Amino acid sequence: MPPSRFAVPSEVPGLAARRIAADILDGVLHKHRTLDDQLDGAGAHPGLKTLADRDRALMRRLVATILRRLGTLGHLLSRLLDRGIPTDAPRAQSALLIGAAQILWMDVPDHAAVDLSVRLVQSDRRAAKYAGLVNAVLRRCAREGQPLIEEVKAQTLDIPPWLLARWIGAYGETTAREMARAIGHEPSLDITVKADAPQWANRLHGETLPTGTVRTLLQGAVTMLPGFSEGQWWVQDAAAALPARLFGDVGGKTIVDLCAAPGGKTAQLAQAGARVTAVDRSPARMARLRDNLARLSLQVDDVVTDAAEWQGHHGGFDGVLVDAPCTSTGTIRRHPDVAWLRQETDIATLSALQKRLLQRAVALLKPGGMLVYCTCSLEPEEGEQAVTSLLAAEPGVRRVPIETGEVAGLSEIVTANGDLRTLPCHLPHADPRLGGLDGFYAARLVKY
Ligand SMILES: C[S@@+](CC[C@H](N)C(=O)[O-])C[C@H]1O[C@@H](n2cnc3c(N)ncnc32)[C@H](O)[C@@H]1O
Repeated sequence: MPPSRFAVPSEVPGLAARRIAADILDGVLHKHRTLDDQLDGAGAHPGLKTLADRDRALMRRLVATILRRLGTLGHLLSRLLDRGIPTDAPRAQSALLIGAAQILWMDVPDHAAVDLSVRLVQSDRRAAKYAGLVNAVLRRCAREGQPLIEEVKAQTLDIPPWLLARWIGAYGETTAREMARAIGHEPSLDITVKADAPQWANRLHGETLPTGTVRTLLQGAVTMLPGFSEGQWWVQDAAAALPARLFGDVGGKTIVDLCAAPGGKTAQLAQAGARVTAVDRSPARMARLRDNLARLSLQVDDVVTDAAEWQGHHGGFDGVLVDAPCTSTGTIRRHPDVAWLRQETDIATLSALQKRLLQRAVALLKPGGMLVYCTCSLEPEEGEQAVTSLLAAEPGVRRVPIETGEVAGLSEIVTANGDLRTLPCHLPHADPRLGGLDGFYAARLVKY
């Protein structure tokens, strides 16, 4: 076997984790690759396999912390660097970000954080000349960093300006800043259980939310937690667990989930007794759906195809779920790369696809059938406006307003029109790590 460049036997402990973190960070910031792509599946960083579980968890936390605080880190480093961040050596930039994030927010001794970042640049041909600079800047960061970030705490630097401006327009200044603050906290692990939430909350050292989700602060590999391999639960944000429930009693009904993978909502529908057809365009994501459902011992039919073109079966379905592809701006808490990878122009492109999927969904319904449309976007074009346009274009389709009682009495997440709209600042908690929801929109419609 050729020697791996990721595990050098005589290497300083912890350096491999930082080098892989730097590679993944470069992937997001310079190659527009998502974190998910680089952490799992066929495109995963090859060095991940060589890391011990503990180092892998640290590496993930490090990258997530940097992306969650990228605006603040950029400001801080520009204050500490007279001539700005070096632009001719990406590894110098990532070493500075990695060092500063550990010094400011992680439980790593300052001297170790500085030393590992200096080693990172020393081992890179283009960045080696910046070793002295990285050393000096990170030492200053250890001394002066905290007061410098306190100065800009109120400025909401960690959400890109175009996105913050949109949220202020849609939700108002105060709520938009609360949303940004909520996104700044590392999120909890949310779990949908097949049954007996209190028992699982106890076993997983968490709590049961009013909506039935089990929320815990446990970290590390979920596959090692009790109940995972027995197929007793799956990972799903508490807000993501709400749309599938809007169908009500689905026992024996035929439901098609048009954008199904990796299968969180398909699993809910199958567990509730529906006869589910799961459709998704991506073969790789559908493979994950199959694995997930096999682990959960749930059976569904699956079809890999473009749902916007799919003709379904004769007679139509009792229900259609469209969990449409979207900008995912509601999931930045869990996927902080989204904030920096998305562009405002993506909204129009995705809205066009959402419109086609919605039209197809209506065609696939039986008369009297129910359509639930949802997105994990905070952008009104992908939520409220998509449904307003559909209702204007399809006179045979009406909204069935959601009652507060259906969502555990959480009146703040139901709009005046009777749609669901969750925000990252909803469900606050005395411990902010246990509060918050992903930003979701959902509407329930019926075809006459
Ligand atoms: C938001 S994710 C779905 C998440 C899933 N419903 C769950 O709860 O686990 C959107 C999915 O839509 C799929 N997709 C995108 N465009 C599609 C299309 N034209 N037809 C079918 N699936 C599509 C993507 O592959 C992706 O898996």
